[in-house]
Amino acid sequence: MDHPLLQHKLSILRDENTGVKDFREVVSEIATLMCYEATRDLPLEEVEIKTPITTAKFKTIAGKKLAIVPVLRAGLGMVDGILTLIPSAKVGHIGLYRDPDTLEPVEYYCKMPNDIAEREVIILDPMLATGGSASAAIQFIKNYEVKNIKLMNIIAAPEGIQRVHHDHPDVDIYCAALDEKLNDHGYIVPGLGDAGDRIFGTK
Ligand SMILES: O=P(O)(O)OC[C@H]1O[C@H](OP(=O)(O)OP(=O)(O)O)[C@H](O)[C@@H]1O
Ligand SMILES: O=c1cc[nH]c(=O)[nH]1
Ligand SMILES: [Mg+2]
Repeated sequence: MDHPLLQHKLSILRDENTGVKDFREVVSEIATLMCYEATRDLPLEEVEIKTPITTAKFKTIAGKKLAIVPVLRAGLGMVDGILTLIPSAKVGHIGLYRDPDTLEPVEYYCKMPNDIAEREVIILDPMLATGGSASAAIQFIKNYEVKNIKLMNIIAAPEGIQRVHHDHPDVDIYCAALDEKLNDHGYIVPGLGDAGDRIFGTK
């Protein structure tokens, strides 16, 4: 996504001098802007509405049910921004951390809404690096028989995009920036560092 507002806010996140308060706020704002784009294909239906002047047909969102699923921890930073636009969305959680040595995702929590199978799901995680966490998160959700899954990342590395496209070609990826590469520790270059640590101030 190349909207100027998104690019501007992304630059604030990348700056190592941006503190935890601003970082958190801007992650949330970016999620709201990305949500606008990622929901562009929501189906509409016509309803009859009486304005003060006359009655006419207008469009409303068809009874499509949505759920968002943040990948803990960093994905939590995007939840409020999405709920600003879709306050009735249900929220599932997947806890994953990336083992610093193997870079493999380790699951530690999973809780989904009961009717998740009937919902379209948007997975939230600011960072798509090797793609191991996203691929695992998508598979967990597919195990609940969810048919329509989207992945929303603020920054993606080419390696992560390739991995998700390979493992889950049916899942569309929405990202605000496609960065250059991963470094030897699996961090996105130029990236923004560790998103979870910057959102929660743990480093
Ligand atoms: O694409 P990958 O190589 O799997 O890396 C991306 C994952 O790494 C980060 O989480 P992290 O493990 O730092 O956990 P945290 O959110 O608790 O900090 C990030 O939020 C993604 O979930
Ligand atoms: O650059 C990266 C890679 C994985 N996780 C992050 O938070 N940042
Ligand atoms: Mg982290």
